Amino acid sequence: MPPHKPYAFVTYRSQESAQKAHFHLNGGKLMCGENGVTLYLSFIDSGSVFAPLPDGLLLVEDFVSAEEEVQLMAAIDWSSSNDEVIAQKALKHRRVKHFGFEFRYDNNNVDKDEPLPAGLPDVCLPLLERCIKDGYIDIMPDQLTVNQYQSGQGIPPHVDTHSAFEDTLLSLSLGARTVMEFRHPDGRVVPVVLPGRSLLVMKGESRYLWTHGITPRKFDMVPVCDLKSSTHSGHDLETNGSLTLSKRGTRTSFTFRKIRPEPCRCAFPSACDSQGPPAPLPPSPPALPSCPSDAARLEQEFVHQVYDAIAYHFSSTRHSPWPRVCHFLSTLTPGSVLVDVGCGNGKYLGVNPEITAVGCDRSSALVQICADRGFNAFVSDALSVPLRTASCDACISIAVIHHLSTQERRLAAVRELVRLLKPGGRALIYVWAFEQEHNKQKSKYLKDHNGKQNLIKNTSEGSQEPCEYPSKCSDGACTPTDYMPVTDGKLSVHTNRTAFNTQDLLVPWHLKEGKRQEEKLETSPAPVFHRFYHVFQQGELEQLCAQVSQVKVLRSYHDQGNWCVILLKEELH
Ligand SMILES: O=C(O)CCC(=O)C(=O)O
Ligand SMILES: [Fe+2]
Repeated sequence: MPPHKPYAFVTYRSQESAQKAHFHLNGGKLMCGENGVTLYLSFIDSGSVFAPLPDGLLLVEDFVSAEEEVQLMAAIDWSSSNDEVIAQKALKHRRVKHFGFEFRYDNNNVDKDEPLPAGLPDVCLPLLERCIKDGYIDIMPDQLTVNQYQSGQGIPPHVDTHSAFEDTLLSLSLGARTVMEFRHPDGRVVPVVLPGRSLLVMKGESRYLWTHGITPRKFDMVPVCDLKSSTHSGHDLETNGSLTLSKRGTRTSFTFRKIRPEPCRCAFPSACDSQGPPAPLPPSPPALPSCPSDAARLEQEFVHQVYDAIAYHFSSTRHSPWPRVCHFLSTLTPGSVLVDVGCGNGKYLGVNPEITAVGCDRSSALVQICADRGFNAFVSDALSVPLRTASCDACISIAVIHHLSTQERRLAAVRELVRLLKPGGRALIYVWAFEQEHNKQKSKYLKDHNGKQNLIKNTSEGSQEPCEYPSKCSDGACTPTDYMPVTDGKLSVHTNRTAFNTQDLLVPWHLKEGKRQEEKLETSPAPVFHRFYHVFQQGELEQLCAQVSQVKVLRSYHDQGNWCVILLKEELH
């Protein structure tokens, strides 16, 4: 519910009639006096609003006294360090402070070898001992994240990284009441009212499989009885009276966790960054598609599924925004709306704080990573972005269009970017270049990873140093794969960090499951995934763009192994 907009709750007798109403009315125009307004409907499945708590979740009310609450709040000195300045920049939505170990929002993990000088504040110890005595935990936590939310702020839905923390998470709520939503991968949503001074214990399924998050808003819908006693969800509308709005205030939470020394072996591998999805069999190389449905299938298997499978590792190699992309973003006037189509882990979404940046990506795992980092992102195919025509001042498409497997689909992707632009708006497109040498200069991709020396350096230091040209780098995994020539029209597998000899190919990604390189060498070989690429020849991107009406190429250039264009959408005459 956007602030200051009128809204109403309407109850339908059956789900079918609710769906019908939604179908016919949502987005419809209404006359309101002289003015036309648009009516939007959201569908709330009341069945799930009052569902039982997720398995493994426990809410302990009045866990701390009002005095303890004051002491705990007083123990956090928000002015003492500049770390919240950094965190705030990344998180936007709340203040945060870490004790014991820093939780890093860039890779959603902790550096287990680098404890913070300050351990957990002493004032927490009696409470934690009480948690052990009461059987909520059986081992003392060694990491604390304190979050402070003003009214209107929240935390995106996430699962606390399995490989970082042990099973049980404790979240102590201080100050104002809020509602935390738990979401199951099957779509069930369970809102849980968290009163001040309560302790939420997340174990098992509720910790490993369900996401938890707090929607940023100023009011929550809570059962009336929750305002009086502070009982949690599980009420039934019919038998327990009605819902009411509860105004949010400032809430401070203390989340206690235990660092996990070994990889996670939970029973939920689909949500587990230690276990990941099962490694695919080495592909019997597919052929170039000959019809649209083949193309979609090829991309499904050799692009979408791969990004979902490698999302965590991929994201951990994507730190540094490319300078010329940043420059483009810095030229946008304050208040501009930018959409990053194929935003990956969102590394460009926070570059220019003066603009409104929204990202979308085909990989829900990458979108989740964006959300965890506090960015606006949604799952979408680059060929059909659910945003209004002419709604954006700028679009970027960085290292995306080369993943489309036919000329028609690459053209459709450019058309879609142009459709989103307002007249006068600009789009920046980067695609991987066939020519990795330009003006007699080898691209960094070839240079950085060609030499044996570099291989040795990376390996011996266990370096996870991000490559500056990451679309081609599987993070120092310098073992070349066997080159497979094109046979029977099949796609060849590229040898990493060598020149290309064909335009359509599969590029291997050596998955490292959050492990250090030297550890990895001693264990089984990293699973290899293959991504489809169409690498562009000089002039090809411009030719593609020339087929799109209402747009002109303002600039085109080669940037370290990529062909790049800046497009301008022209006014319609
Ligand atoms: O504010 C809360 O209770 C939850 C915080 C949280 O989920 C986190 O920091 O991972
Ligand atoms: Fe969390």
